[in-house]
Amino acid sequence: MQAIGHKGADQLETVVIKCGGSVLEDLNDNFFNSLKELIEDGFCPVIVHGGGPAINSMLELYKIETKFNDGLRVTCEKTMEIVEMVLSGQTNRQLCSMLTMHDFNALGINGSDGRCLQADFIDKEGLGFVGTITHVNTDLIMMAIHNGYIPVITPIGITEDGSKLNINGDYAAASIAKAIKAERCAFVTNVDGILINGELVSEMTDSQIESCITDGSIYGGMVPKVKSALSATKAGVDTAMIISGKKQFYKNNCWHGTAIAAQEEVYK
Ligand SMILES: Nc1ncnc2c1ncn2[C@@H]1O[C@H](COP(=O)(O)OP(=O)(O)O)[C@@H](O)[C@H]1O
Ligand SMILES: CC(=O)N[C@@H](CCC(=O)OP(=O)(O)O)C(=O)O
Repeated sequence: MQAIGHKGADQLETVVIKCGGSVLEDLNDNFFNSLKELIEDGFCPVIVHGGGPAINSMLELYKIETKFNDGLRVTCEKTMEIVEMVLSGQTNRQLCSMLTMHDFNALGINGSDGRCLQADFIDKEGLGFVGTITHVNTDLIMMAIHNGYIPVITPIGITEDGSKLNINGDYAAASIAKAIKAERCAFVTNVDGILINGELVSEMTDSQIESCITDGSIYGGMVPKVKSALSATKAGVDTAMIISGKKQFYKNNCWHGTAIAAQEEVYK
């Protein structure tokens, strides 16, 4: 595949696609066909992946307790080693292989490579080796895109003094989308979008999201997704979407799933 969607440095339209661990094993042709259509329409995808369930399985194998605090994995030094082993050594490799099998040019990047995802501890005492991204070095990502590769980024950050930190994949995707000024940030997961009372909602604004979090109709792993989606749109990313990795999420120039907007006005 040649220089995907390359229209010149000033006109690159990038789309960040976060693939959640909940759906990585179930990605099918619908996902890869959507990716193909996006590229045919001139978009350059940047993939960020999760892998929470695979980390849980490996921790179980090593008989290490899994603990979450506010949706973030409490990560001691040993857990961090396993997080990196699984995300970078296993999940990233599997996703790159799947992409290669479907004729995409995938380039795996551990977020700490080239100090791509610069990070700081959130709460060293309470959470351990868990980070928040302080700066995204976009050079490596843009270099890959300009050379016709799809960057496939593992959400591992690096501190100034070289410590590796575990970053929630949703937050990493939003930070990357903001830094590269992506057109869109799409969160691929195991549901069709945001469901309220079992019904798919096509659009949601920040105030609607806030009340759904408060009344419990948005909960668990969907919370960091909608918060990341909102922070991306508030920082200038055109649209954020929650979409399914099992269905064709992009077809004939249309996206399918839930679109999230920072303000009501966007849809007026
Ligand atoms: N309102 C909602 N609509 C759809 N899914 C929701 C909602 N609230 C919570 N969820 C849950 O969020 C899950 C997706 O989050 P998560 O399991 O963390 O996915 P991923 O691994 O893809 O990041 C869904 O499978 C569902 O159980
Ligand atoms: C700090 C933190 O919680 N990091 C996540 C990183 C993986 C992830 O985000 O995976 P999903 O997208 O599948 O949830 C974790 O350790 O599970």
